[in-house]
Amino acid sequence: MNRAYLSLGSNMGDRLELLKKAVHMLYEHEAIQLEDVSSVYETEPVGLTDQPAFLNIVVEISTSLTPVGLLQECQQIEENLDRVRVVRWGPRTIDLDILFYNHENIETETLTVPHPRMHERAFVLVPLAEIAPGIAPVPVVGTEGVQIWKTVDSVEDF
Ligand SMILES: Nc1nc2nc(S)n(CCO)c2c(=O)[nH]1
Repeated sequence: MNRAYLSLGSNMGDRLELLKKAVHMLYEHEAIQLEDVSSVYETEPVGLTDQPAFLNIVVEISTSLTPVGLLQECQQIEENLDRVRVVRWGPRTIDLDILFYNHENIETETLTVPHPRMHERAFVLVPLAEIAPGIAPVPVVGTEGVQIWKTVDSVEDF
């Protein structure tokens, strides 16, 4: 089995419900086991700042999918939840990014793992540190824009 960490975000529509639906789609997939889910964080938008606040989580999964197969499943979930790309870096119903896949370094035309911008993103590093302490450095500063919105004590609790 392969171990992977995904970052999920939403800043359009019923953000929490969309995150729950995306997590449920991961849970339902025959080749994916949900191992852990972080708390839900409300986070200031990074990149294009003139847009609504996001809700972000990080999930830990085990999977028999290949990295590209996992990417395709993430893209399918985005499509199922009506992800539309109106403005690059702009508002979206749901966004799933692969952060880590085992300890592998992957570079293809469509996929770079570990995620190349993860280390600049407190909205990823803070929830990631909650479920996988030490896997990546947590910023000492710049986390003021990442606030607990809903604590999650277990996968079933989500
Ligand atoms: N806080 C926050 N800012 C973001 N900017 C982009 S693009 N995204 C989408 C993820 O790449 C986010 C996000 O999920 N959260």
